Amino acid sequence: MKHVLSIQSHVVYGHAGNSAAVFPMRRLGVEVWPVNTVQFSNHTQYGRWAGQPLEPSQITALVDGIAAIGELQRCDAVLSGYLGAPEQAAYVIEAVRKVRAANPQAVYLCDPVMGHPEKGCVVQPGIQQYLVEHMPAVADIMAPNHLELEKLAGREIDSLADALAACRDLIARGPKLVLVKHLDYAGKPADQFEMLVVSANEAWLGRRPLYPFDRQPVGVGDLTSGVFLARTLSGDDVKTAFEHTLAAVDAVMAATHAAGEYELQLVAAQDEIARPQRRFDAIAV
Ligand SMILES: Nc1ncnc2c1ncn2[C@@H]1O[C@H](COP(=O)(O)OP(=O)(O)O)[C@@H](O)[C@H]1O
Ligand SMILES: Cc1ncc(COP(=O)(O)O)c(C=O)c1O
Ligand SMILES: [Mg+2]
Repeated sequence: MKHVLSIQSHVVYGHAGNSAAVFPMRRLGVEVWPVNTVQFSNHTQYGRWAGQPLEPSQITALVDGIAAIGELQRCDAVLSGYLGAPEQAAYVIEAVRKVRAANPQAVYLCDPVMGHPEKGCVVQPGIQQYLVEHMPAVADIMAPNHLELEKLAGREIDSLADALAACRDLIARGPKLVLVKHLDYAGKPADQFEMLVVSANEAWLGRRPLYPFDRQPVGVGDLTSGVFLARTLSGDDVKTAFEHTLAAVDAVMAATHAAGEYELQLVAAQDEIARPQRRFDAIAV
């Protein structure tokens, strides 16, 4: 059994952050230790929410608590996502350091959630800059979306070639693997959703159907990075983990669209998260 320390948001209603990633990872057979960076009533794209961030030093206090009961060396990976305050970021790095000291094999997947003002994804000021400056040196895997990759690269990405170059530049700064959870550029097939995964010596493009939602569901990125990490920990190679992620997330999107719901239908689609029926072949690029 693999164990993941997952440091992300929690929403009481609906699915984003840990509330989008924990159940799918467990459904994929991975034990998850959730640390909730915020507890909000709902995700921020509703435009209003109640709740508050976790006091930043609590992140390492909770990790120390696991170490104190002698269990931290069982941690195989740290996953971080939505942070509630810029001060939390340094404590995430401290948590990663403590986990690596307890288990030198542990991997750190950083989903650099930066917010998207146009979409209403609200992330506190200062978090983006911290992620750009500090996380590439610490993370083993980074999972940006298109916009986050642009911020990490410090330039616009207008083509697949641009995206590949940006991933390779990022790899030169630290991570061994970059999963672009959402790739968007002029010339991309209009009816397809694209993802990309890049290491120093391989790169795979993935395509799955784009569904015509009235309101775009939130939490897709969090689901994507969680599924990819869970499959990687279970022993998949990069291509296999990527193909499973494409198919599992597609199944959730298809179920959500078919139900006419705004919130991701993770419970309804749970069997397909574990064993998707459709297959999507990654394309070598
Ligand atoms: N198959 C799909 N069909 C339609 N929209 C999708 C599909 N998959 C994801 N999306 C939408 O694409 C967007 C991806 O969000 P973005 O912020 O770019 O990346 P991420 O969620 O990876 O952080 C979300 O609005 C999500 O609802
Ligand atoms: C509380 C919270 N967590 C996480 C996210 C990130 O969601 P996504 O996976 O769509 O990037 C959001 C986006 O609005 C959010 O409001
Ligand atoms: Mg995201």
